[in-house]
Amino acid sequence: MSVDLRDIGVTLGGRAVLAGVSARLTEPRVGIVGRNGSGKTTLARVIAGLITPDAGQARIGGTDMAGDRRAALHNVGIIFQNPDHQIIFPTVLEEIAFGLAQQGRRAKDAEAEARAMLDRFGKAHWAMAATHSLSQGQKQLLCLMAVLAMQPGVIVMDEPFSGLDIPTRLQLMRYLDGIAAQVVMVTHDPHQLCGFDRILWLEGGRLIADGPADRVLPDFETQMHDWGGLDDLAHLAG
Ligand SMILES: Nc1ncnc2c1ncn2[C@@H]1O[C@H](COP(=O)(O)OP(=O)(O)OP(=O)(O)O)[C@@H](O)[C@H]1O
Repeated sequence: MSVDLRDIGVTLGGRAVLAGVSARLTEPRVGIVGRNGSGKTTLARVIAGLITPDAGQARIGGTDMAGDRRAALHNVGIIFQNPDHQIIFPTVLEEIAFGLAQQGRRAKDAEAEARAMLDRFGKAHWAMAATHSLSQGQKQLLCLMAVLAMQPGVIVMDEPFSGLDIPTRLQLMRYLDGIAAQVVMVTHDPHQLCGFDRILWLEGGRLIADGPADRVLPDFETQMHDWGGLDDLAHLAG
């Protein structure tokens, strides 16, 4: 899979939130970093086909995300920061089976595949569990399983681990390691991008760096600490 961003521009409330963002992403693990308000979530939503850019085009595997909703749903899985915004069904099994049914599986097949996914993560005993009874970390794992079951080529994650304790975050990151799909992850925490192949750094809606993690992340961290040391709040994003 590849994500092809061509001169993306997004204007919200009369303000350019993204401008001139171009990148062709073919690497398995891509991180998007930047300060609060730099446009990371907006870019993630453009990649996922949830926002149609005012300028330019986002293509995944050659498909225009804004133009072909069905293909978009098939190609991209999305994981947000708050799993409560994502989970809609009362039981774990229903939650995972839903996406499969949406993709056209018969109910019985969708359920069998959902059970197979639970098995793969050693969570067969969760099938009938009430989704509202799961912890935040368990809910995030459920979202991950539901997305993986649909076998998307690309998974877009927007701050998927914030709010989780360190062991839960490390466990979920390990689950990610074994995933074949391309992962595009938004975070302001460079430590969550350990082992990533490529980093896009957004500042004020523009790409100010784009390259290998071992080059971009140290610069990003240094700059964040420099800005953090300033007392002049005029330097705050937004
Ligand atoms: N619907 C909207 N109308 C007007 N402005 C918006 C809207 N949504 C986002 N913005 C603005 O766009 C800018 C980028 O927002 P975005 O959420 O993409 O940033 P972010 O880098 O993900 O920030 P954070 O790290 O704080 O989540 C911000 O200044 C935000 O206030």
